[in-house]
Amino acid sequence: MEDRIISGEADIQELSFEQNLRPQNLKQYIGQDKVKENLEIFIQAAKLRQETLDHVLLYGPPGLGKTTLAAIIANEMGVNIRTTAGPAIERPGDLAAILTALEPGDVLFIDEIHRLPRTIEEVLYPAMEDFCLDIVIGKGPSARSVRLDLPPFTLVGATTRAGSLSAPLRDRFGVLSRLEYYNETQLTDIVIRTAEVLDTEIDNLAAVEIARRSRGTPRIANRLLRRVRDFAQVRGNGIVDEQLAKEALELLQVDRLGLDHIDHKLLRGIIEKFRGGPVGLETISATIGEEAHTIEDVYEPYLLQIGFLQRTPRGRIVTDLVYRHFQMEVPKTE
Ligand SMILES: Nc1ncnc2c1ncn2[C@@H]1O[C@H](COP(=O)(O)OP(=O)(O)OP(=O)(O)O)[C@@H](O)[C@H]1O
Ligand SMILES: [Mg+2]
Repeated sequence: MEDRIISGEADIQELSFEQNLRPQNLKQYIGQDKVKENLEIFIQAAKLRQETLDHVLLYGPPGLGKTTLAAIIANEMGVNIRTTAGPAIERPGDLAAILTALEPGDVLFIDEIHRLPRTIEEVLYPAMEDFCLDIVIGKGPSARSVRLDLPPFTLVGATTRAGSLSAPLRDRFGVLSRLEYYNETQLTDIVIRTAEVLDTEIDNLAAVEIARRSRGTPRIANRLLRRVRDFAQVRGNGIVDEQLAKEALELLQVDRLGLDHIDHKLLRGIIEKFRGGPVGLETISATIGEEAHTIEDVYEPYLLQIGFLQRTPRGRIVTDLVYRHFQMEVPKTE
């Protein structure tokens, strides 16, 4: 898969940059009002009762702020956060080591929790429910099971694929929060906030222009802003205004809805080769030379979200909006 400026996923260099941009508390966290309101109540209640917060599952597409929110939860609770990821925990012993090192009340953040091996999941159930761990010591006939008590903790899990989570694991979370794509106003606020952190002067219309092309995703908004800022420094006087933002975004080949050449290839491919569909995922994959699961996980979600694609039992269809976006004649339905 090639690098895309409008990909929701973070690349390696981006991670340290993002770290500085992360809002620290719920007040600074823009948007996701329902999720925030719920969390605010649960956090306050837990603090009043002097209990640990219920386990929280955060799910939604990449770059919408799950990791950020996990850190904020720990911050608001006034506890430490320990971070790990599903694929990093291979054996029950790995999980035991992490859990026994927690301080009472800590947040354990497991990113990509859908990638936790099943054998580990089973160790996690009693840990989540009763704060204890059953571990088997030894092998064969001399093996025995020992029960270890754990400090009470809050598990915060994050996943981009809630559907791949097993039902028993999902059921053990008290709070399920789905993050949504952000609207233009919220993204504009995020761009303005990031510009402040980066000490960059930006005018409101430029921020709107970047927000519009960010596919509802703060990570993309921040990334576009950074590229536009480079452009402003090299080609201009460092100030990001509307005209400059438009020119820079043109150069980056991100269109006014945040679509890039791969989106264009996908959509035009369906129109030109399959008369707009329906066409099966595998066929699209063979035609444009991208893996089916990449199309499904990375390219499609935003196109579905903005109503450019529809999934039907017979395959994918492009909608009239696509023809209009490309200024093509909308075909008549027979
Ligand atoms: N609500 C928000 N307000 C301000 N900035 C945000 C918000 N949500 C996310 N961001 C910014 O977007 C970037 C990406 O967010 P984050 O890493 O939390 O996403 P994620 O959902 O964990 O992504 P992934 O699925 O790839 O792990 C961060 O740098 C963060 O600063
Ligand atoms: Mg994350």
